[in-house]
Amino acid sequence: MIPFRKNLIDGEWVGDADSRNINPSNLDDVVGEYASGDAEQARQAIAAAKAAFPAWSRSGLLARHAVLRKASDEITARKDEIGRALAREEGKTLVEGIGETVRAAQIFDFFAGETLRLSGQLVPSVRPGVGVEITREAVGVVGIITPWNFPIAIPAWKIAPALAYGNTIVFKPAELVPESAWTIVDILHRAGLPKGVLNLVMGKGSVVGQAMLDSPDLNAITFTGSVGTGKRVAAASVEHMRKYQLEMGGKNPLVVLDDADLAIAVDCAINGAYFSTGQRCTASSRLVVTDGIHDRFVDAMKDRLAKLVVGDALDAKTQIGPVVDQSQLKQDEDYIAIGRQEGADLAFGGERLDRETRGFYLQPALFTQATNAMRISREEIFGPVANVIRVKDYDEALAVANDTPFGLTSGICTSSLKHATHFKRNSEAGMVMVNLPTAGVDFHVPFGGRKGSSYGPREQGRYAAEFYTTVKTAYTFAG
Ligand SMILES: NC(=O)C1=CN([C@@H]2O[C@H](COP(=O)(O)OP(=O)(O)OC[C@H]3O[C@@H](n4cnc5c(N)ncnc54)[C@H](OP(=O)(O)O)[C@@H]3O)[C@@H](O)[C@H]2O)C=CC1
Ligand SMILES: O=C(O)CCC(=O)C(=O)O
Repeated sequence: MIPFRKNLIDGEWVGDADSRNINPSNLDDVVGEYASGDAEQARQAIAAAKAAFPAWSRSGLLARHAVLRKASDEITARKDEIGRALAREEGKTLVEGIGETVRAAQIFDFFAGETLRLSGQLVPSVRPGVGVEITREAVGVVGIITPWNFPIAIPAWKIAPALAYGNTIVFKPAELVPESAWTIVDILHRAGLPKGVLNLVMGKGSVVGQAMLDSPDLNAITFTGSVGTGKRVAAASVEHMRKYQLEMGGKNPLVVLDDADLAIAVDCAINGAYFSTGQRCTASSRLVVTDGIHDRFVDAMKDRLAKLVVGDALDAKTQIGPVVDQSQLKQDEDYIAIGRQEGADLAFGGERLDRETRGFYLQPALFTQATNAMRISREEIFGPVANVIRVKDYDEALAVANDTPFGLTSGICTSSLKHATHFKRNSEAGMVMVNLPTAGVDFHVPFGGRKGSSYGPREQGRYAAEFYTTVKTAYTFAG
């Protein structure tokens, strides 16, 4: 039976089944039906979250702790089932889907702990007899707008801190992945959240998302997705003088130096560029390789690419699942054509693949002889496509790595402590990896970038408090 998922507004499940969720590995497989909300429902959800805020923000810490812990426990207990549904609706492999589900459980566990760790400062005033308290308070109603590529982890790393610090929520997930979004909300609802604290409004970004941006009653918006939508979020937030946080694209460089361990470098590049079908903002889409190792690296990459199993996300043998939908597939293919026109050499892949099930299968692509000026090196493709950019030495590699409008992650493969240390200090990225893939980060430390990749305070770990709380400074004259 096809499940029907409703929106959650003010503690009630509402809406009619008017949209379908299709498996990108198998276009004949309907994952579910779901209610696609409208602007009025978005406004109702915001009103409900506003009404619920005073009580929730003053609720006992143990109440918040209990809800987050229960959610973590249930997600852990159901990780195989939830991970499979995620793989089915987004196209990640089973291993990746289950791994992401475990990550969501860990995030809820981490923020359950954070509810009990919030602290302030007591400092003496410059005026005799006066005391100063610096505390953090919840921001208010937080709008959460998420993309399709991490259907459960990104909602988790926004919802968990928002709740932990006492905020109420209106959550609009990406239209392509309603099942994971609904599951996480259902779990939290049943874990005992009071009505109105967490509201789910699935539906179109241009309708539901836009109604959220236009509302004067959202106190903060946290967004992950494209640069274009991020700019709209920013403009609308400034108009309403609300706090906002943006995580957008990346064009992340992986530098491979002559002295790198070739096996490690190839592992990092294959994982970073192609796992999750390259649909990660942290993906290594630019492979910046020095002369001395270039040819050996390219040969080894082609060997590994030829062995990768591309197929149905639910097949245990699959290493690379399908592209998420038709429009992303077209974007990938368009960029592959652009790369060829620009004069890069398509050294491997790039063609559509037929599989037993009808799905959006693309052979991972590797360009060589790319330059950093080409569009394929400057614009985020968001698919299984990477470019090798040949450079003469470390200095040129660093300059190329930093020459990008983005600044999310970067990586270097080298056995030189000197170059690794210099790269960590001088890379213009928010997250830097040494002998590790640029993608795949820990859940308990800050996540975010520089330049066109991110705006506002960091997400995740203890740094999340910066966005989800506001600082109050209170003065008391005690005589
Ligand atoms: N950094 C990252 O993690 C990600 C980056 N991207 C980048 O974005 C590109 C396009 O992906 P896409 O999913 O279309 O990204 P979008 O920015 O369009 O979507 C992200 C979220 O914003 C919503 N949204 C869309 N329009 C509006 C609006 N006017 N007001 C408020 N919310 C809105 C979307 O809704 P809806 O579901 O209806 O589209 C979705 O929930 C990718 O090719 C990639 O380059 C995409 C995903 C993740
Ligand atoms: O690489 C990761 O672990 C996270 C990537 C991510 O958040 C994204 O692609 O949106």
